[in-house]
Amino acid sequence: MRRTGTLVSAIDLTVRYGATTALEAVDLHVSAGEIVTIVGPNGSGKSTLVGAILGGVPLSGGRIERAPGLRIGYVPQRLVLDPTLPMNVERFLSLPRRVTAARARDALERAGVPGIGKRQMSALSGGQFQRALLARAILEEPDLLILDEATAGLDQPGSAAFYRRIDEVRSETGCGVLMISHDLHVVMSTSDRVICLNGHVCCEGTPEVVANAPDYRRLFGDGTRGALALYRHHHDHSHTHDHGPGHGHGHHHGHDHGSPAPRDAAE
Ligand SMILES: Nc1ncnc2c1ncn2[C@@H]1O[C@H](COP(=O)(O)OP(=O)(O)OP(=O)(O)O)[C@@H](O)[C@H]1O
Repeated sequence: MRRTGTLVSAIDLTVRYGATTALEAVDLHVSAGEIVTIVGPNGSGKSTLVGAILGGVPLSGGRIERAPGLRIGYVPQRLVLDPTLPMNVERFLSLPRRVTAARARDALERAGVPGIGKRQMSALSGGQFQRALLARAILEEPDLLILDEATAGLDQPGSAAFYRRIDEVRSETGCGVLMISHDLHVVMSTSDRVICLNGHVCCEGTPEVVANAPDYRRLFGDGTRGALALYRHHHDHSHTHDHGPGHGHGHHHGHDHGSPAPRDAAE
């Protein structure tokens, strides 16, 4: 059954590493069916916040509340595998827990890379590798998908295609998504809510609200406002359904948002 409501909350969260305060009094919540993106300059505490939500970073103050029995799927920024170790994609998906070939196939299909199950992990392109990580994260039917810079190293069409797939997974499963991204143009077109972090929450809201917030513009300049205007223009003309969270049981967002012609990064 689909979950509804709040999946995870960070409440008045403070994290210190010795004399360094990485996060100060941060509040954040993610609900089922919404895509929330954390942006912020280097060293602004993004990874620390995600680490705290995953339970791997000790808190100096505040707390994390997770919905009971919450299942989290995590897609790391990168994963280094020994290239001399023979391992095909199906086997990779069976680590640490064995899954049937049928489930592996299904997850690869949902990650947008059907048919790569027998390929060696070391022979995948950057885009295919990240899709394999995504397939592994969605195998367990997560309520919450967390992605830490999952498109680092992909080109712009490649990351746009990756984020479209995330949007589709969200629509198909109703999961919530929390991600960190540096790819501001893509973030602005695929997120329901953006949180701009700089040790504390500078501003948050819909992409429009954040792109126009003085704090955000001080950190990132005006560049993404133009991209956002272009995106909204294309968006208005391309389809008519609501773009809010929780919609679209199985609907397909055909976003094209003014970015280069979409292509499947996996091919
Ligand atoms: N394990 C650690 N020990 C000490 N200081 C740390 C540790 N991890 C992070 N920090 C410090 O905490 C602050 C926040 O780091 P964090 O990695 O969370 O930022 P970030 O926004 O993810 O950065 P980036 O965009 O560069 O990945 C930085 O000043 C960093 O040096």
